Amino acid sequence: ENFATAFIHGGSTKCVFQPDIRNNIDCNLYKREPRTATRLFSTSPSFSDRSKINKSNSKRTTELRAATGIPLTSSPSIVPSSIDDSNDGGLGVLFLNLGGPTTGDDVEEFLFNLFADPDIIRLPGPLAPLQNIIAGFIAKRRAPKSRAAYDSIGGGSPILKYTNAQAKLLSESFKEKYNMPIKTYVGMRYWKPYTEDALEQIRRDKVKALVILPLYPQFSISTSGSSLRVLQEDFSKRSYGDMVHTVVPSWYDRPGYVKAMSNLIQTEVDSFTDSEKAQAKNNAPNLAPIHVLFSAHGVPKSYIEAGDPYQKQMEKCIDGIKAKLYETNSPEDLTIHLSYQSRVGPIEWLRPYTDDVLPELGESGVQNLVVVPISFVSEHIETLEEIDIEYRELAEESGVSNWRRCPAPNTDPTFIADMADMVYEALNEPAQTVTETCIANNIEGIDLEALDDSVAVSAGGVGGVGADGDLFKIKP
Ligand SMILES: C=CC1=C(C)c2cc3[nH]c(cc4nc(cc5[nH]c(cc1n2)c(C)c5CCC(=O)O)C(CCC(=O)O)=C4C)c(C)c3C=C
Ligand SMILES: [Fe+2]
Repeated sequence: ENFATAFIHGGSTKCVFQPDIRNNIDCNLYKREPRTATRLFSTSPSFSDRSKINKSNSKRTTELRAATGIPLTSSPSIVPSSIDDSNDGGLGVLFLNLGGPTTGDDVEEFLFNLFADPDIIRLPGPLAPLQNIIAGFIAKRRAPKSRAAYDSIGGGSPILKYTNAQAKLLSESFKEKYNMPIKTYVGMRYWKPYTEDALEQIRRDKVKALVILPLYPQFSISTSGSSLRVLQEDFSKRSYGDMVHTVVPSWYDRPGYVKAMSNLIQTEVDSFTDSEKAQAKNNAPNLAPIHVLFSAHGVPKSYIEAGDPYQKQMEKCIDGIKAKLYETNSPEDLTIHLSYQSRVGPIEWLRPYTDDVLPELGESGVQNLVVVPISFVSEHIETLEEIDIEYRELAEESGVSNWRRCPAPNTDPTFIADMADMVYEALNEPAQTVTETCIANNIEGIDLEALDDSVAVSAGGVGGVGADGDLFKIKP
């Protein structure tokens, strides 16, 4: 009988495998060649190269505009003439997203792809070659719990459906606003259509100018950073002819996005009846009658300590939406909170945790609550299952009687129109390459040793999920 126990916790790492355990892990189980665990931004220019980057920016912007036919003046009313309607070799937009399993049968392979990503679990140097084996263990162990969650929302993730709809609407909106055809590509990090497949299509289409748009408003190493690393690797290996590209690294503070979010929230706020508000005031006279809880996706705290800009961007994003909401609501009527959800394992993630805050709110007398998913722009497992089912139950058990959940931006017209503007503006601003984006997001300052340690902790955490605390056991 084979038995393996791996302890990966804190800075110290012990990994014990029975000699023949590897024979039981079929790494070919997953059709896709697992990616090698290379470091993110390993080829980034050093900090001292920044001035060179700045000097080269304006030249590339000119190239980018020339490739698309966009005039050098940035007036949206000027219609370029050099773009033909078939868009052959013209302008492309690449959406980067996470992806999700299409059916329950895909869940384990999807989880393997996720845990094989060194930006999700980064093992310390000597263990790095075992990344795929460890990812296989963890995926197998987590799959039943994860699959049950996907089953409860219909068996698969709706991410692709929403992303495709957003892509279609973006090209329509872009054409309408700027009278330019634009071809959209969807590249998922952990499921089909993979980023590599989208890049292949971009090469085949001989796209001349590419705007790269991660569908995460706030930048994190674990999301946009991870997808950009795939691009960095691909761009360093394959030729794209004379294609020029620019990245929109984060867009959490764009007025259009902030407006779209505040509109969606306001609709939920307006749905509380006068009697619901009066009852809440009666129940807790010192509290506002309506509370809004932004539930952002969490990341391990150690990512932030290693330089991930995610938390700062999240706080600024919430400040922006809050300011917009307080243009029409008084603080006496509406209180706003922020917490972090979806942590995996026993390590410290960003606090406060949503599953701590919800009972606190309920127990303090809050009755009317709007929960707002932020960090992501379409419905997915964590809105439809974690928030709508698990968190709702938790809130209602502790006294929140009138629960509302704000929808993700999905295909909201204000949001889509803003994305079209974002693409247009990206073509008129200094171009930022994939590598430059990584530098601009403070990645060059990251203490990789600290990151190694921290992610070793998160590896232990992931393994411990639904299992034995901070250790995981794999029994064949
Ligand atoms: C273990 C580490 C993880 C980090 C760090 C992390 C960051 C992170 N994730 C999202 C958005 C999504 N994640 C989704 C699924 C998902 N994420 C993790 C782990 C980490 N995420 C796991 C194990 C899973 C699989 C589901 C599960 O078993 O719980 C999804 C859902 C995709 C879908 O199919 O619908 C999204 C979206 C963000 C924004 C983020 C950091 C900011
Ligand atoms: Fe996640």
